[in-house]
Amino acid sequence: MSQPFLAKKESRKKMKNTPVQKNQELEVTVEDLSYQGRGVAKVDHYPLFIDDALPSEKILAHVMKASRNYGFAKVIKRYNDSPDRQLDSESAYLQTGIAPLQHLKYEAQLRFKQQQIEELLHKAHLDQIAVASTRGMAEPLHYRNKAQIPVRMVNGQLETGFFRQRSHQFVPMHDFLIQDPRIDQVLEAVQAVLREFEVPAYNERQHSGVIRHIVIRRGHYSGQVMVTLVTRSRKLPAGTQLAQQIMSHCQDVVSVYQNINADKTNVIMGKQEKLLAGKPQIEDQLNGIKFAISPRSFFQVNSLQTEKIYQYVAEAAQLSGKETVIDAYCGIGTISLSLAKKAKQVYGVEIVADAIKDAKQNAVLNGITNAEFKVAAAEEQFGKWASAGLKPDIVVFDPPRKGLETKVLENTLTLAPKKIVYVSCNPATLVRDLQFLTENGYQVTGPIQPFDQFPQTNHVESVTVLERTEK
Ligand SMILES: C[S@@+](CC[C@H](N)C(=O)[O-])C[C@H]1O[C@@H](n2cnc3c(N)ncnc32)[C@H](O)[C@@H]1O
Repeated sequence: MSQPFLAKKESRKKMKNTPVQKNQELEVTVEDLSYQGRGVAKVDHYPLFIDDALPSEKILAHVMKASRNYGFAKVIKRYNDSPDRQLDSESAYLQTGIAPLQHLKYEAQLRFKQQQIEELLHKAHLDQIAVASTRGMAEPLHYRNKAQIPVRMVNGQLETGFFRQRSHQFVPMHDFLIQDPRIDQVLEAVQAVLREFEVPAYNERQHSGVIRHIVIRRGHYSGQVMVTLVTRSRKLPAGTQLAQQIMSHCQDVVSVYQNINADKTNVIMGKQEKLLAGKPQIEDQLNGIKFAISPRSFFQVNSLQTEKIYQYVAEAAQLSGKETVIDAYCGIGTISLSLAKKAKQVYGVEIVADAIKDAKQNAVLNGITNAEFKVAAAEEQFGKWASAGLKPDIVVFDPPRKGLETKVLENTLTLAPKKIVYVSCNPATLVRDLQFLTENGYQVTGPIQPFDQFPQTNHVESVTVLERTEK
């Protein structure tokens, strides 16, 4: 039985006639940057993706992998530096994928993000839609208010660090470059307490051990810190004592959780948690509105840029106090509550029940009574609102990377808002959804505005404003 299969495999192998072979070394000139931030060189039209290589650089490359349609290579020698190269970059951040654009000067990163949206619009024949320059940060480092750090045993000792990209090699690390520096310090303290209590780290291969990840969140304005220890099972010996020890070492840690993730999975958090010590939530604020945040609720990781995005959304909405607004994919109600004071009524929908619990509490915390929140999939809730005859003036979308479900798009046409404000974290799905909306009675009113929400990484965040053309 296995003979024909082997023969087929063999002939497939022979058929693979690529212009480069694995382990070959060759000189190439980088022509482009992929959306992931890798240099792209062409050998007889065959693309080679190369880490730490920028357009206009001539390099000696070593081919690591050559599949039928493209290959991967690493730099052996670089003969010249691109004018866009950030010369003091450190390879560890590139190798782990923490900061894949760190070798690109910041102005070039901002241009790269704008161009990515432009190229996708061009491919979709939507060249009439313009893209403004990306609004960046004055200090594009140490901005993340949340860290999710893997934990492993290295030489018999519990270590925090990161995995090399496309490998399972664990690299111990203490300065994460893009995280709030206080998070790095708390991480060191948590690591020391776990070592003191001799808690073993998770072993992925054997699915044994205890600590899988340490998740730390810090309020940008409040300075309050939440530590979540993600464990493989319910067992966390002396959990309460070690949580108290963490709090006594770090006075700003106000909440310590255990989250249980028993699955063999890359997903970081499990679905159950237990408060070990302190308060159930941390508090922070955005544009003066207070928020209580639970461990699994989504909260934007770059507070300063988020404030700019929400201000832009509020300006685009041009509220007069008479409008009904839908905030779809509302998380803990951050956009809803920032618009509620200027609107007649806001409806938020979000799939995570804990986030909606936070959203309701956040409305009370800010004395807001005209915001109503629903736990539901947007694709279901939009159908219900459409059947109930709801007529919103404005719909704000802030979906996850997969963008809007067809059902959401179709029901939006029934809801027929005059204006749509689309906050996107994935330009590919944004452009797909704009294609649908512009073919169905909406037009983009001005340039798409990218915001650099994730400096040093390839993530592109943007806001698009659309208006209904048919009255
Ligand atoms: C990019 S976040 C935006 C959250 C919020 N607008 C903010 O700025 O903090 C996307 C949110 O969509 C939620 N979500 C994911 N899939 C969903 C769905 N099918 N229906 C409703 N919400 C969903 C996620 O839980 C997450 O809170």
